[in-house]
Amino acid sequence: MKIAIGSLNPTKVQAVEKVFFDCTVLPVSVPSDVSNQPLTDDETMRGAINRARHSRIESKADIGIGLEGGVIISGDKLLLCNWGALVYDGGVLVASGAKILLPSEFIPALQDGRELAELMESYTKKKDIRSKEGAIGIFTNGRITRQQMFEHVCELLLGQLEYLKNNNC
Ligand SMILES: O=P(O)(O)OP(=O)(O)OP(=O)(O)OC[C@H]1O[C@@H](n2cnc3c(O)ncnc32)[C@H](O)[C@@H]1O
Ligand SMILES: [Mg+2]
Repeated sequence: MKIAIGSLNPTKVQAVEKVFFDCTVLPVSVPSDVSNQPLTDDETMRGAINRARHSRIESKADIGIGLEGGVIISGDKLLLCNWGALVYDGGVLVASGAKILLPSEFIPALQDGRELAELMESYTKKKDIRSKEGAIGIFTNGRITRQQMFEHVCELLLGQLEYLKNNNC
């Protein structure tokens, strides 16, 4: 079975490779058709669905997976949010990732259009966190990395697909 993943980010590709270990995984760079830095749950979920659809078509795969990172501003709180989508011949499945607090001081810059990845680099003085432990790895003291969070999202997607197939839905 061929599984497309709509990103070249190693945390996303490796998460898909780990969960769909018995499939051929095809990473492909595709647009999310949402802003580079989604600012709501809904926008982040739509980004994941768009990536899944584009990647499945572009790779002529059986299944397309989209994983998208974003943030949510809730009053004075800033939360990291992530969504995954799986597109197959029967439709679209979605699942969200764990949410954690991010520093509220990031809010004005994010509202001005800056990306979390860039803010994380100046905050931590570390390069390319988005391809390594991620913001979730930094702010959970390394207990949950970005790849582990995406693996959990992939398990939620695959589990839903298995349930539907097992129950002839
Ligand atoms: O190549 P792609 O797949 O686009 O990978 P990406 O790292 O840019 O990831 P997303 O587009 O899904 O994330 C949307 C934005 O949020 C940032 N972001 C999301 N989660 C992050 C994390 O855990 N650490 C650092 N930046 C993160 C990311 O850099 C983008 O600016
Ligand atoms: Mg991106």
